[in-house]
Amino acid sequence: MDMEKIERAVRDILEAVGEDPDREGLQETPARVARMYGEIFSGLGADPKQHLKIFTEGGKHDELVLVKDIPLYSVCEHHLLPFIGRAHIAYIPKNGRIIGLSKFARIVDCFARRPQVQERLTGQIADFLYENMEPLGVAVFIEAEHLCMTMRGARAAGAKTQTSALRGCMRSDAKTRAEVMALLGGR
Ligand SMILES: Nc1nc2c(ncn2[C@@H]2O[C@H](COP(=O)(O)OP(=O)(O)OP(=O)(O)O)[C@@H](O)[C@H]2O)c(=O)[nH]1
Ligand SMILES: [Zn+2]
Repeated sequence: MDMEKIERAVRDILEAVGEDPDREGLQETPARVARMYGEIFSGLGADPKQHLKIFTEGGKHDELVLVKDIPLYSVCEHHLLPFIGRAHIAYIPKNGRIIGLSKFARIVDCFARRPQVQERLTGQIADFLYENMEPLGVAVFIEAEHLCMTMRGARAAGAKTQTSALRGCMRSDAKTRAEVMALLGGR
């Protein structure tokens, strides 16, 4: 990431909104914002495959695994404001192929730390897991509040957006899908 370019751009924005970028409180702001972008967009340079350590110790477990309430912080690509919420990931392993539970949070983070829209983020996580873990099925649910919709614009405070992406048997088998929905408490 080009930190100096971000710093110059932030300085320009401060000037453009009528601020004095040289006043005491703002002197370090461009460099801080550059470091912040380095962090919140770190997913752009990251390969989620690094988190795909597959175990085959799942044995005969061909039943549902559900990881609920994974914290999610992303940035909407339209306004560069945060959207914040939770991701829930359910999958049914094939041939005992499982991954460590923490890896789901790492994979979510990897795709979330980029300029995103919620629908694409949801689909990217589902596609990645479906293609690389080769499970019988995977379902990804995200519920999030978009600050671009609450602190500005429509100012629809409290509005939450829910998205889902279903692959494999999660899409084709209504009974499995119903089981997941029940575990998620109708979310
Ligand atoms: N579908 C979708 N829309 C999003 C997401 N994040 C932000 N948006 C929307 O992106 C849209 C951009 O609309 P525009 O009309 O181009 O921009 P705008 O004039 O700032 O729109 P308002 O937010 O309505 O003031 C807005 O409706 C946002 O609510 C997302 O993850 N998914
Ligand atoms: Zn937005």
